[in-house]
Amino acid sequence: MTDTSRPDIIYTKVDEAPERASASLLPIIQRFAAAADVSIGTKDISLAGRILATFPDHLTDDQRIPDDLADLGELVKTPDANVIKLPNISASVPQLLAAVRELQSQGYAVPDYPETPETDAQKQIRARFDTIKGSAVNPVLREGNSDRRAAAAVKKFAQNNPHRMGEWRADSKTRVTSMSGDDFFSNEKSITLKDAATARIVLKTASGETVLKDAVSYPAGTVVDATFMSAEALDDFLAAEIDRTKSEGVLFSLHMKATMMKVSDPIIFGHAVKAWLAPVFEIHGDRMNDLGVNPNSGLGDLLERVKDVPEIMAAIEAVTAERPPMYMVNSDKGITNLHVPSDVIIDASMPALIRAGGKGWGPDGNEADTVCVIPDNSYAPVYDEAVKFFKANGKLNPATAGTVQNIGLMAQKAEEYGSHPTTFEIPEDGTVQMILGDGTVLHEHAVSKDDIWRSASARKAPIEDWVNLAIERQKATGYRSIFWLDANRAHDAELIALVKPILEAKGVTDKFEIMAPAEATRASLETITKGENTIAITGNVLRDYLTDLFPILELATSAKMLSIVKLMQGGGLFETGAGGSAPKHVQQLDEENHLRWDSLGEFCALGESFKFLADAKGNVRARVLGEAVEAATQGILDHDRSPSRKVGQPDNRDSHYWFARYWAEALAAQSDDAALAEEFAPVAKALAENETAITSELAAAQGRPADTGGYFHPDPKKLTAVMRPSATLNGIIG
Ligand SMILES: NC(=O)C1=CN([C@@H]2O[C@H](COP(=O)(O)OP(=O)(O)OC[C@H]3O[C@@H](n4cnc5c(N)ncnc54)[C@H](OP(=O)(O)O)[C@@H]3O)[C@@H](O)[C@H]2O)C=CC1
Ligand SMILES: O=C(O)CCC(=O)C(=O)O
Ligand SMILES: [Mg+2]
Repeated sequence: MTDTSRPDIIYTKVDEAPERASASLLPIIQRFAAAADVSIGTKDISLAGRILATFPDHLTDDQRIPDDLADLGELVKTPDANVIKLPNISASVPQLLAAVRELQSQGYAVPDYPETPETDAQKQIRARFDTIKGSAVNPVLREGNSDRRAAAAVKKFAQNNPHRMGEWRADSKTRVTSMSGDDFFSNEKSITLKDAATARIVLKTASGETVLKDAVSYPAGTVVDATFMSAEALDDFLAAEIDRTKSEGVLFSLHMKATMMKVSDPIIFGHAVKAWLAPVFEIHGDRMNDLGVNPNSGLGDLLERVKDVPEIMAAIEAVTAERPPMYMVNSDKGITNLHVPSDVIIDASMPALIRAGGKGWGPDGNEADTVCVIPDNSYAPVYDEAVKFFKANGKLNPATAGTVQNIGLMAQKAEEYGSHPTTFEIPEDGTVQMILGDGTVLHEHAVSKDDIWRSASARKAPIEDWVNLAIERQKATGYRSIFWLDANRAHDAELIALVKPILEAKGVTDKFEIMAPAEATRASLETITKGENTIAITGNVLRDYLTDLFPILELATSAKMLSIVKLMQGGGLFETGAGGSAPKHVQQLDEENHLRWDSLGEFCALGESFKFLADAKGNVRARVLGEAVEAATQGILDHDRSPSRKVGQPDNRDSHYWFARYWAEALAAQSDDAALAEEFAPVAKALAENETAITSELAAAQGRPADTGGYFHPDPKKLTAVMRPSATLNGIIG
């Protein structure tokens, strides 16, 4: 250990399925690492933890917890960072409300979330909650660009054990649809600042000038964009698509990223809720407003608020009967696409639909072709092109398909994913201007009431780092390497102007192609269909979208991805997989004590984290641990020890037993560190000898409800009891 006060590696405490899995896996990791004098600490970035850390003034002394996210945010800006980051909840308002309710029920007097803050005190509480809402964690930790790919062993396993994919038919009625203009894509303006600057954003209207945001500062070389989506054009588009879907006799679906795009996308989602129930809002709008209905929170919240008003309920029923069938989140429970803004998240939802052969689940519990509404044109062409490709060529064959790796521009809140503080729902017709300190008007748009205006930016140092990372990966692999940039889009044109000179200076221009997203999607699908590989070098949004899309097609899930963030200040952030926290898995655990979460992403990240510790800090024993982790991960794949989906079959806990066993066997077998070999030989032996006892104890736990004492804030003792039910295994691990 180099720094006695800080653990060598930080393992994050998160939410939902990965947090349940950690209750079983982390004790194993800590025990094994301790034998090599490597310390593994934890930091709480869970939704519940962040709420508690944000409201210490409402808690008793013993309930208070430190602001771990703030600490980690500082740590990732130092060369000492070595963080294993599991997926956490990016909370929509309904999730935030539910977490607050649960904490209150557990005796934590955290305040209610003020939905319509009026007093100063309420506004202050709301502002504190707003720092917790949406993707409030990842952007703080991601001080580097993203390198996501399937490890060679994982890809090989997927080719040898191809997962099932739905058939794509040429006559499928599934299609992707976007606005015909007046969206973020078409209204975008972009400029690269020569010098460092500050800007203010103002709205000028007939009644005067309002400062929307003051003193935004940019270092020299920042690419600054501004754009807006017309509310009127959006409403016309949504109304037309609802009608068109009805006439086509398919499911209606909307795919947004309301979590990460926490300001703009809930508003767009709210427009869809209003469009769906337009006649109800026309007649009962005022009454619904009085009842606290906020369409941005979804149909679920709306129904809860109007359920005791028979005339509104009747009007909703009448309108629903006229609507096309909706794509469902859970048809058994009547949960629709529009119930909660965070239930259908585009990066996961579109790939799942494409993998299923263009099918979504309808209200009748059957699969059907689906219209996929993605209002903005910036990235929708990726899915549109993929749908067209599979209609023409049939489904992808995972047994022979090559792979698409990703190098994503992500550092320092790059592009749209950092745009929340500079996104506004326009209160009044007028002109939005971005004005620099010296008075220059950088960008200007004429806007109407309710339009969604936003500015995004990307800094020079992250852009250069991203291009260099791409050059490094291209050199290491020799794969076809494509920058997914559209010369006809304002922001991308600025990026292209920055990318090209770097490639030229390094003499590698001929190694890279530059294509717009639709064209790049086609080229990538053609490449992997031939069994060849490619690197997609993309901006931040496509980093997110593609690292679910291609893994889900190639490997069935993005949970198995290697997800490395080489921090710009020299540290390492190792994300586990590329997916989320799988709320459905928790439901299954609660109901039948079976956890189907696959920790392969954690295994891959752990191996990388140890290797980083070895390389960066010269910790020789960490290398031994890391190499043994890789052998254990290989063992999991070779012997097919990943969790199954069904109760009564081996689950997440069984896979951890096997991981521990293979890890111990690899440590016992290596000859680089005799002491470690000696220490782990008996552990490996005990784990092997007790296989029947351990797997029987694990199997016996399944098949009845499990009580972890909370959804967002489980009771640690109960969680441990559920996730570590094998006394024999616990005895060996210690
Ligand atoms: N890095 C991060 O911190 C991220 C966080 N999120 C957050 O996660 C939550 C859920 O997001 P959502 O978009 O629904 O996506 P998820 O990736 O959580 O879920 C989609 C589906 O993918 C499958 N899946 C995902 N991970 C695993 C795994 N490790 N093992 C097995 N199967 C897996 C599951 O399929 P099946 O049900 O068929 O088993 C799951 O239902 C949200 O709160 C979101 O904000 C989302 C993305 C990234
Ligand atoms: O931070 C989030 O909300 C989601 C992040 C995500 O989906 C990703 O990075 O792949
Ligand atoms: Mg994602």
